[in-house]
Amino acid sequence: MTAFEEFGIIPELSEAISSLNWTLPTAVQSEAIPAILGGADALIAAETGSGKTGAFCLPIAQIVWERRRGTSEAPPTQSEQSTVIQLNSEDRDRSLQIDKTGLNCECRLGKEWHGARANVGVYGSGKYYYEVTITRDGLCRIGWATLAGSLKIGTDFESFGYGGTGKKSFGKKFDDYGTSFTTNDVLGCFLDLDNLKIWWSKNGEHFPMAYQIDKKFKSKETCLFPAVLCQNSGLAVNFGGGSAPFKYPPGADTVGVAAAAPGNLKFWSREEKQSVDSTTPLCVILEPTRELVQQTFQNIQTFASVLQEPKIRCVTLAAGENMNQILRILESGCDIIVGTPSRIVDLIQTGKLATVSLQFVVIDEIDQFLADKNGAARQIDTLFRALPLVTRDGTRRQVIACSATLHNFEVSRFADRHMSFPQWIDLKGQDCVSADVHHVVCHVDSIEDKQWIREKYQSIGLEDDHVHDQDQIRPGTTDKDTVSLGTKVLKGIYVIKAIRALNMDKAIIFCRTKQQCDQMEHYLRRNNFTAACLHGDRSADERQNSLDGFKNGQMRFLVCTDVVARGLDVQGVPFVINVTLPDDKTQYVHRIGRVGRAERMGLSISLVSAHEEKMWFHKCRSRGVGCTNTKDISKGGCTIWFDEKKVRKNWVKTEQF
Ligand SMILES: Nc1ncnc2c1ncn2[C@@H]1O[C@H](COP(=O)(O)OP(=O)(O)OP(=O)(O)O)[C@@H](O)[C@H]1O
Repeated sequence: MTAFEEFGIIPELSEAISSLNWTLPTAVQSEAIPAILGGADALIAAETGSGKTGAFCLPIAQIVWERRRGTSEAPPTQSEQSTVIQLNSEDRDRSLQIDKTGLNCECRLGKEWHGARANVGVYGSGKYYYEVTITRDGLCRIGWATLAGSLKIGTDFESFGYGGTGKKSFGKKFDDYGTSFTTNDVLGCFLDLDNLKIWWSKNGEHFPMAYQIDKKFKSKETCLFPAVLCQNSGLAVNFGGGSAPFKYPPGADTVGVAAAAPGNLKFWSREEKQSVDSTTPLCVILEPTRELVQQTFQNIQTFASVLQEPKIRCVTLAAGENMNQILRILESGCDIIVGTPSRIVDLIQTGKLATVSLQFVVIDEIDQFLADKNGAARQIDTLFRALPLVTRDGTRRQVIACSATLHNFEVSRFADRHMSFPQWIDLKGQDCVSADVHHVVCHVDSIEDKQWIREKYQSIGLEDDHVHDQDQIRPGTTDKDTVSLGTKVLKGIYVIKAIRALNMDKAIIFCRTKQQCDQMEHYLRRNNFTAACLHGDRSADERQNSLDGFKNGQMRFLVCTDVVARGLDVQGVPFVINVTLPDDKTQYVHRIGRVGRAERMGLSISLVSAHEEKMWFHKCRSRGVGCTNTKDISKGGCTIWFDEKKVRKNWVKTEQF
């Protein structure tokens, strides 16, 4: 038995695992694989280069294959578990989380109501009761609703509610009733179908009748189901008939809902239980860039390719790809899609990508998506609105989110909204950098080191960024503009010095702007180094060629912006040079995480200026094309003064270089 099999991976995948020379699962893999195989939603936070991609690709390839093969036992839908009476995870709002027993639920969102109904309703005659214990303080409402009613009970004429603030509600009319309730209070919900009455109790004290109800609620078609509604609160329900007795048993003539005669119970049923069709995809994996789409696709493909009968069909969906070809693949059938959110949402909205069978949604580098509030974050929201909570064959949706920098409010909020009791697989805490990455700072002080005056831009082969075109440069003075220009030249000199001093034969070099990247690429070439460049203005083909050239060793240096800093996995790269620091620590963690991967050592060198440096920050319409407005942005221009010393003080733990 291989080490991976001990964590639940099937022997069929061993061949692929050994083709990658993986002998033992990494720490994150040994926690994430069993969790995902066991059906959990997972938030995977582990250091850069720790094998997070394999941690989700392996179990997903396995589950998708088993489902297609029809050997995996799909969990029974609640309609099949006809004797178990519980809250119905197929009949709930998306952020009401229901645990495995179906008797505990929770909504952690502060400003939204999320509700659920039970999987049975009662009809005909008789007196029925169920009990609710408040487990987490917040707002909640409990009561009864028909299947046609809103899950926001009390807001229509199909549901009746009693809320924690001491109000009863029906048809959006809220009236004082009983007393308020809070954590540990036990509420009784009574429905008397013989006398058409609804009322509630609190800790055994019965309140008067709340509603005289219409006789239509006696009929099987429009009968009432127990229903609960939470906002930042949690509760436990007891329908009777289970192992726990009622805390406050109802009177002798009243029975728990679960004890109703079968002739009085209406089970919720899916209109039509449909079998899994074999053409619509089971999994989407979202990646932020085209490069990561390709990288993850290759990973999943490595595993999928060894699984036969049926073969797992994977496809990529990113900008620059041949859409006609992709549409043909989707039509003929596809199991796993790896793509960028914009493309995926586009196809869903135009009806070309069916979501009915989607069981897995994986969001890699989720914090980057959520930070892009008007772009990717919105697309992800749109995607989730289009996804069913359960697939066509009744399988619950599983959501997996990963990043080395997962700890932030937006991610927690996302988990509360879209994940169900997510398991945190958090190996090192906040913003973790592998112990195999050493990071150092090289101070750049153009007042102390005057060699830039001698060298100048042109003589070293570095192009002018023209940010100081309107300024008077007086070499030898400590004038702010002069010092800033000196910093730029000096950084160029230091890059070459570092490359030579450390005999770097492969390094990733990060610059702040696309223009800086282009100039650095040219500069390295002029100094007889092979270099390629990767940033958002390069075409898909150019980016692919650059990456391939760097991976296969044709190019020694890869110059890029932060846009492509994340996730890139190029083996055998020992060095990173930060020509300028990024704005935030998270991005720094991802940049330096390009080295020190898979337990190899890495060194990151950050050139940090001792003085402020003037840089382009284009606010203009052209986004910099032909822009010559070198005024500060506070004066309507397109430049900023960037203070690396201050930035670094805020977040970088460094050693001296
Ligand atoms: N079990 C394993 N044994 C040996 N190497 C592994 C194992 N799992 C993954 N790797 C290798 O480790 C490297 C990093 O893996 P991966 O790209 O999944 O890291 P990551 O955690 O996603 O990093 P990042 O946060 O930068 O995206 C890859 O080259 C991968 O092939």
